[in-house]
Amino acid sequence: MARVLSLFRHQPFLVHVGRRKPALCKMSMDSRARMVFAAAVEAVQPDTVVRQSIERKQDSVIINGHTFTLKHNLHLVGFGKAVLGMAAEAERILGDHLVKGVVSVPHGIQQTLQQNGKDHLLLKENSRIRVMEGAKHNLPDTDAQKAAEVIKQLASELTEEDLLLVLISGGGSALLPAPIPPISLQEKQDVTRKLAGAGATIQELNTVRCALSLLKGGRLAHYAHPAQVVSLILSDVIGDPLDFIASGPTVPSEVWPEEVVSVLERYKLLNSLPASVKEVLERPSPSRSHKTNESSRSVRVLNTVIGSNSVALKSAGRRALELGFRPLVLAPGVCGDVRAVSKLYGLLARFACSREEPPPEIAAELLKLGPEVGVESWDLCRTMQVLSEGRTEGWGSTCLLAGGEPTVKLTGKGRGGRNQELALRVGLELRGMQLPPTGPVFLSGGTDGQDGPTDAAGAITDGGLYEEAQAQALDVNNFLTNNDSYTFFSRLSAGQRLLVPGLTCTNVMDVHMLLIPPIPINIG
Ligand SMILES: Nc1ncnc2c1ncn2[C@@H]1O[C@H](COP(=O)(O)OP(=O)(O)OP(=O)(O)O)[C@@H](O)[C@H]1O
Ligand SMILES: O=C(O)[C@H](O)CO
Repeated sequence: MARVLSLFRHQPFLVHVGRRKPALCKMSMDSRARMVFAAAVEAVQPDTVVRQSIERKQDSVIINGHTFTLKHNLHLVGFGKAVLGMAAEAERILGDHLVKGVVSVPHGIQQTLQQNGKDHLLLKENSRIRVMEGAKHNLPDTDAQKAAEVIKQLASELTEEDLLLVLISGGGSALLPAPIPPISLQEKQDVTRKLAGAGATIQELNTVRCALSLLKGGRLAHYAHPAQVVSLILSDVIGDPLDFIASGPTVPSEVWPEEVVSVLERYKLLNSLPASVKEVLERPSPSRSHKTNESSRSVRVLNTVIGSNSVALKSAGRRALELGFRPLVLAPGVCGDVRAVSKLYGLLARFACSREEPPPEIAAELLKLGPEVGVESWDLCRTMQVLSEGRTEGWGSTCLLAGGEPTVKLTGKGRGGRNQELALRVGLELRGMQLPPTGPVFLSGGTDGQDGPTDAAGAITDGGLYEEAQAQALDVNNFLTNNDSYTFFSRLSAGQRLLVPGLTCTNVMDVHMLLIPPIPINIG
C-alpha cells in the first residue's frame, strides 16, 4: 500500500525572490488571483503603451523604427475602448504639432474615468481632439455612426503633406459603424448581433463587418490617401492579426464574397438576410477592381501593434512570482466553445493535482482537446512537463496563465458573459478537488473590465462552488441553461466571487488563471 507523504516542501523560488514580503504568504488564493489579474491589466494601460511606442526627437517622431517629420501636419483619429487614454498620451507627446483630431469612444467613458480618479486618461480642456461617445452596451448606434462620419470626413480632407495618427483598440468595430448604403445601421447591427449570439468568432464576425462597411478592411486608409497613415494598435484578437483588430480600417485587405457567404451559411443566416445586405454582397467587390488595386499599392500606411494579451500575461507572471507562485504560461490564444475550454482547465487541474502519477488518459484527453481550444500540442506537452516536475519535485504553488477569447452559444435570456460562464463551468469541473488547505482556484476575467453586458469582468471559482450554491438554494444548471452567470455570481455569497475591477480603460481579450496549490503526493 502506498505510503502517504505530505510533501509540502520548501518552495525554492521563495529564497530567491527578494521583493516578496512574508505577509503575502498569508494572503488567500482569491486575493492573490485578483492581484495577478490587476498586474495583467496594468501592463497594457493605454497611456503606458503609447508612451512606450512613440519617441519624440525635436520636430520628428520615431515609431517602430520609422521617422516621420512633424511640421504642424499631424491629425489624429481613434476608435475603441482604450482609445481615450491613448489619445491623451499622444497629445501630451505630440500636441504642439497636432492640427485636429476626433476619437470615437464608449458611451459614458469620460464620466466613468472622472469618477474613478483616472484624469490622466482624459483629454485636457483645451485639447484639439474632439471626443465623441457612442456604442452603448458595446453595440453600434447612431452616435457611433456620427463619429464614423466625422472620422471619414477628417481623413478625406488630408493632403500628401499630412500625417494621420490612427489609434485603434478592441471595441473599435462597434465604434466605427459606416454601413454601405442602402444597408441601414439597424440591418447591419442585426446581422452582427445574430452572428455573435450564434457563437461566431471575432474573425468570422469581422469578415462580415468588413464586407458591409465603408471604412473597415482598409477603407479608412484609402480615404486618407495621399497622407501618410500611422496606426498604433492595442490588440484584442488572438495572434494580433492586423486585418481583424477593430476590423482593420487601415489594413488594405481583400474581402472575398465567398468567405462572407460561407460564414453566413455556417450560422444559417444566408436565407434571412435583409435585401440591402444581399444587394451589397452581390456587387462586384470594390477591392478587386483595377482602380482600387492601383491605389492599394500607393496607400502609405504603417500599422504597429503596441500592446497585446502576451504583454499582459508576462506582467501577470511577474506579479505571480512576487506573490509566491511559479508562473507558467500555457498559451495566449485559448478559444473555442466555453464548454470545451472549461474541460481544458478541469483536465489541467486534475493533471496538476494528482497525488500519484497522473493517469495517461488525462494527457491523451488534453492533447485531443487542444485543437478545439486553440492550444498547440507543443504548448500542452511543455505545460504538462512543467506541472509534473512541480508536483514531484515539490516546487510549491503554480500560477498557470493563459489568454484568449472563448465563445458562448447563447441559448437563454439571462445576464452574463463568457468569463463568468467559463468560471462557473470550471467550478463544476473542479468539484471534489478541495485539497487541504486549499484546492485549485480558477479566475477568468476580461481585461476591459466588462464581461458581456455586465459590470463585472469575470469571476473566481474553485471546487467548492457547487456545494456553496446548493447551500444557498441556487441551481447551477438552471443558471447555465439560461446563460445567467452574472445573476448566479451576484446572488452567490453576496457576489464575493465576482471580479469587479470597474472599467479598466484597456482591452486585450481575457486572462485565465489556474492557481495550483502545493500537492501532497503519494509515494509507493
Ligand atoms: N448572457 C450571456 N452569457 C454568456 N455570454 C454572453 C452573454 N451575453 C453575451 N455574451 C457573450 O459575450 C460576448 C460579448 O462580450 P463583450 O461585450 O465583452 O465583447 P467583447 O468581445 O469583449 O467585445 P469587443 O471585442 O468589441 O471589446 C459575446 O461573445 C456573447 O456571446
Ligand atoms: O472591435 C472589434 O472588432 C473587436 O474588439 C476585435 O478587435
